[in-house]
Amino acid sequence: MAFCSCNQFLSSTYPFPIFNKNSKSVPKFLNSRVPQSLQFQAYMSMDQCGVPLTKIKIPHILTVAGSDSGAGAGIQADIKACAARGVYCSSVITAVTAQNTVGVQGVDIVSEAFVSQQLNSVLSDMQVDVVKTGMLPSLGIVNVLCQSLRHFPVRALVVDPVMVSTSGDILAGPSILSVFREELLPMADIITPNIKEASALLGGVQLETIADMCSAAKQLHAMGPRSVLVKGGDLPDSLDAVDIFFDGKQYHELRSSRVKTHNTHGTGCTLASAIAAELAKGSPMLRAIKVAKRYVETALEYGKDIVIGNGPQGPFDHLLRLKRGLYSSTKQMEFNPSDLFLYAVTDSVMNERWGRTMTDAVKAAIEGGATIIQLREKDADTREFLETAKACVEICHFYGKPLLINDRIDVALACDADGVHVGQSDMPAHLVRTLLGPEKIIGVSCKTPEQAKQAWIDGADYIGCGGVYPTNTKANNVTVGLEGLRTVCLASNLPVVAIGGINASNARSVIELGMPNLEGVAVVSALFDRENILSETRNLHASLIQAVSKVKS
Ligand SMILES: Cc1ncc(COP(=O)(O)OP(=O)(O)O)c(N)n1
Ligand SMILES: Cc1ncsc1CCOP(=O)(O)O
Ligand SMILES: [Mg+2]
Repeated sequence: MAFCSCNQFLSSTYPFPIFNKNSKSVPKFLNSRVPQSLQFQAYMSMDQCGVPLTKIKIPHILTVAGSDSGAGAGIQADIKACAARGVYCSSVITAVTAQNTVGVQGVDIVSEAFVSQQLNSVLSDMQVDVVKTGMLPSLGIVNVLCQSLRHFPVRALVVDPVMVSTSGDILAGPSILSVFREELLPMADIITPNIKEASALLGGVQLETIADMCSAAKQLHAMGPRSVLVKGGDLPDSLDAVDIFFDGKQYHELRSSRVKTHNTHGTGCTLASAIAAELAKGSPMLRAIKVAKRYVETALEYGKDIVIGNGPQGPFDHLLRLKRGLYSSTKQMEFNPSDLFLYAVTDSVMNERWGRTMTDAVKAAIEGGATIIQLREKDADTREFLETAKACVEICHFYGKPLLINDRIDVALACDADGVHVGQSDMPAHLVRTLLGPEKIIGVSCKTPEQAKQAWIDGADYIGCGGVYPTNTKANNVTVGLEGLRTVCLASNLPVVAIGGINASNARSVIELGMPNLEGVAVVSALFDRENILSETRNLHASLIQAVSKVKS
């Protein structure tokens, strides 16, 4: 390979196997925290550096636009939108703006020669599917863009005819109108003007009604683009946001409710990029627009309450992160293996038997010394489970303890729990990791050394091993005994918590196994199928402390 030496790869934590193409031996994996399926693919095809040869083409958008230093619009919005929509985005910068939420304080136009060079760099090397244009501040820049597009044809061209910023500042003057009409628009698969831009392109006609927008769409279509989306966001007196899409044959009125927010800076760039993203994935135009509009609405909704800057129009939340974090007042809790020390796994049937609510039970367990809580609901309605989970997250975070959800990734995501616990017949841990992201805590039940190794490869944080003793809480559960627990601990690179039939009397024997990675015990009935959770938890905590000090001495 031109860009690396084999040694560089072998000495790094590169996850694929050392592979000698002349050797028939099974490769040794450098980093086994990689799903086996991926390791297998890599083994099947790689060069002598161990670099996989399997090629995966991801949809690629090139945005040709201006930089917004405030990052709400322009190139920055385009890249965020593409990232959110799962496509690659390269960028050719046409102008650098000094801009914030108040307005545009300065514009430095990039020379057409350098725009041309950037276009050449990207288009001559990378397989661009769709080009999306934004701020094209000079006639020369539009010309070099059209030349490049003729030289390097792409599957689709999305033209967002940016002329005026949301703050009312001019980003492309009237001098470019003629070249826009004559050169660029005829090459476009879609143009996405707002009312002001449509009006400017049509020589200043007034657009005040939906009928005006339809007429504008038709006239703009006559200038050569395959289709036109006239965005009616600025239409006065409209409760809904109404856009008109015209494909040369049919008009489509696309209506969505207005999100009540001032954080709308960059919506135009974002919509055009999202349309480009869907086109690059292979969607037909109308479908691409509908999906893109829905994405923008969701992003606006997620970002409607954020405060960035002091100006009248703030940016929004392209990556749809804000709402997800709303339920937790603190940042993601870091996993500490010592959290497994006294692991309380809830049971609502037991709680009902003793006439108490789940929140009271969780509170009592924590006050008695539980170091982590797992909500385990096998029969609850999803809605009910979610409401309980949200309330328990609040309680656990108030006490600084992590809360995990048993089995249900959807519930964990919806209540922003600290993580999940899954077993061998639940969703595979590597998929759980993909869904939950790198920060959440993932535990996996393991009865064998092989399962323990796989849990580590899959990116779990700890394993639960059991049943150590027979239990009535989980039907048909195989008992592995203390010996089975020892074997799993020896094989595990991850911290281990023992589970199954454990109580204040037998917990000592578990701890006295003296396995260095055995961090604690997980219990259900010994805490929750008792009259007084607080005192039972205190009791168990005291037994554990005693056992640990004995092991240490
Ligand atoms: C800490 C801990 N260890 C093991 C389990 C069991 O999980 P699983 O095997 O998925 O069985 P169910 O709990 O889903 O019945 C656990 N829940 N917690
Ligand atoms: C969920 C689970 N997984 C293995 S054993 C078990 C049940 C543990 O419950 P208890 O502590 O009441 O024996
Ligand atoms: Mg399970």
